[in-house]
Amino acid sequence: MKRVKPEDWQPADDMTLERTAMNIARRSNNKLVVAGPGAGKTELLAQKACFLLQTNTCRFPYKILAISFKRDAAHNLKERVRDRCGDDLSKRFESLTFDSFAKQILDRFKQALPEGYKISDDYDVELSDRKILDNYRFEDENYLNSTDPEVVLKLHAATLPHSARTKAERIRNKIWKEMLSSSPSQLSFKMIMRLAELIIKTNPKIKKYLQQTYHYVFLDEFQDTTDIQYDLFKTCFLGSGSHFTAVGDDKQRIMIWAGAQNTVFEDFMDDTGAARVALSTNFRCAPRLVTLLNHLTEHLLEKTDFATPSDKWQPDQGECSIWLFENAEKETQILFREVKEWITTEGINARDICILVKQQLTMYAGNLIEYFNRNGIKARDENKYQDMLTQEVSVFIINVLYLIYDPQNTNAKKDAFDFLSNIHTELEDQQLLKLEFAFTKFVKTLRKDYPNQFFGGDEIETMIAAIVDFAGKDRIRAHFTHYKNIGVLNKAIDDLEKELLHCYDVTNDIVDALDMLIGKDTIPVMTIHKSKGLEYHTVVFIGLEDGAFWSYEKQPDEDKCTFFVALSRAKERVVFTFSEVRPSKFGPREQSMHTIRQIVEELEKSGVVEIVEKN
Ligand SMILES: Nc1ncnc2c1ncn2[C@@H]1O[C@H](COP(=O)(O)OP(=O)(O)OP(=O)(O)O)[C@@H](O)[C@H]1O
Repeated sequence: MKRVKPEDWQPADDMTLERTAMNIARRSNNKLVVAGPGAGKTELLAQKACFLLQTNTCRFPYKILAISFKRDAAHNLKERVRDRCGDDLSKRFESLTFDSFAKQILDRFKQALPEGYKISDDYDVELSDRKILDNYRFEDENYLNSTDPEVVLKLHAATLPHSARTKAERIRNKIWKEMLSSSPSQLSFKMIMRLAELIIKTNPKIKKYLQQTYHYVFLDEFQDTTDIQYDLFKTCFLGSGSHFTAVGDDKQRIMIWAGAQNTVFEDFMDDTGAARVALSTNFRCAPRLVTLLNHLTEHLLEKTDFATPSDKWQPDQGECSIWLFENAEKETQILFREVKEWITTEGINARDICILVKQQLTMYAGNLIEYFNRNGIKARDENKYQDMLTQEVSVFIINVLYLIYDPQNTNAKKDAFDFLSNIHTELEDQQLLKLEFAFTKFVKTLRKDYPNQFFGGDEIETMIAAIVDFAGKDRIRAHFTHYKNIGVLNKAIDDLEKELLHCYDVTNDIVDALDMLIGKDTIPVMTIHKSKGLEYHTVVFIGLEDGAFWSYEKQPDEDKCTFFVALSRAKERVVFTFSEVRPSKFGPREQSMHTIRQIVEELEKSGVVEIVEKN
């Protein structure tokens, strides 16, 4: 691709960047961009990556490292940069989560771990805190019973190397030793992060290698960075010549429970000398919703960073209501009628309507999902699929399967072939043509061998195995560092296979099964935490009730931010529901809006929100 002169560079996709954003994209000095929802923070990172690559300001062969909060956010960012800069340049843009960044360091350099912290050849990632606490129970029940579990877990994830001054530290050290030395080792992501940090701390050459590789580091959703993640960032990059851009919004800080630091913005500015800059346009939300967000910014969150809507809207666009129901059954039935109307009359795609709950998705939306599906509107718990559908290998398999049964699907063909050419970086144009020819032939053969009828599970398994073989597991592992561990690659393939078989059992048609798997025409239902960074035409939040906000008295600030995140996912319409009676694990419970009255009062005072009895 032809190099662009910095002074000639223009943002991709005909977007106009406000002046501050343009300066951030073009300049290399460290920046902390603090801006509200929909201000284009993630978009700015994508544009800045394009600037750095297209103008070669990030000089070849140096790279950009972007760290996002969730796998799908990292994946989306990578895709945006790839679409705009092409395959070649975007190879120098690595988009990862903190977890995968740490895991890559560990997988690659585990031999460099110092004595006392060596791990076995293989390791399992332990996701549950409960299992870790069980280890403590087994080791010293008295200690566990007399200590707050949060304190135990915090000490467990403290920085390395460990000290052994107190009894608690000695118990912790023993448990670490057992977890590291078991075969396979048992590691949580926090432990992986601490081990990665230890590798960098104790191996100056690896640190130097990392700093020479990544000349630019981006940090998305920076408000939710935990102390452990920030320690890793500092250990890797502080004092290097790399340039940092962090973007975030303290009104959306919703991970304090998981260790997000309140002071991370100030720490970052102190540590890196970054200047704090603000962006003021909200590109996502319609004007009336921006008015509401501004009202809540001032009166609920007590901040002053207000936004202005983008001029693509009419001033009266955007609506927010609270719908009151007698009980959850009525809520489900009436919501169904309304959603059906939005889809059939307004022509809104089911995929652009999102149903959110604060937590306990099955309790709040399980019956609703079941009722919607039974009556012809597809809806599903999207939490389960978010990770699977951003695995590169799964996306490749899905694209090839689509292509087999729909030869006209040019997007599937392009994406599948992009995957193949990415894992064959060494091929010249002529050889790439040969690969394309071989791929077309391979797809035709599968189409002939497996016509879309009378499929059984075995055929699907064989087909998936053939598709993976065509790409080559070794090649996939060589290209995608997170698949270096073969277990991770195999698990991604197995998970996809299981889910596709399940979909096929329901649909009896492979294309329908694929549509079902990717959630085509299906309303996504998810928790607010999973909705971070996403956006939908319409958002329905189930349960604006004290029961859902049970933690409000203990952590009002975090709960207010959580509410703010839910509201700000909507482009045009938000509905909050309240049901007088709601199922709970203890049976049906009467609900009130007493504890969360400040939220409800501020919604009313905004002058934007309509409260409607829906019975
Ligand atoms: N300069 C721009 N011009 C037009 N549209 C934009 C611009 N920047 C961003 N957008 C669009 O606005 C929406 C929000 O952008 P983005 O997700 O980057 O915001 P954000 O600040 O990261 O949001 P949040 O913090 O709420 O997740 C997206 O649909 C994006 O494509």
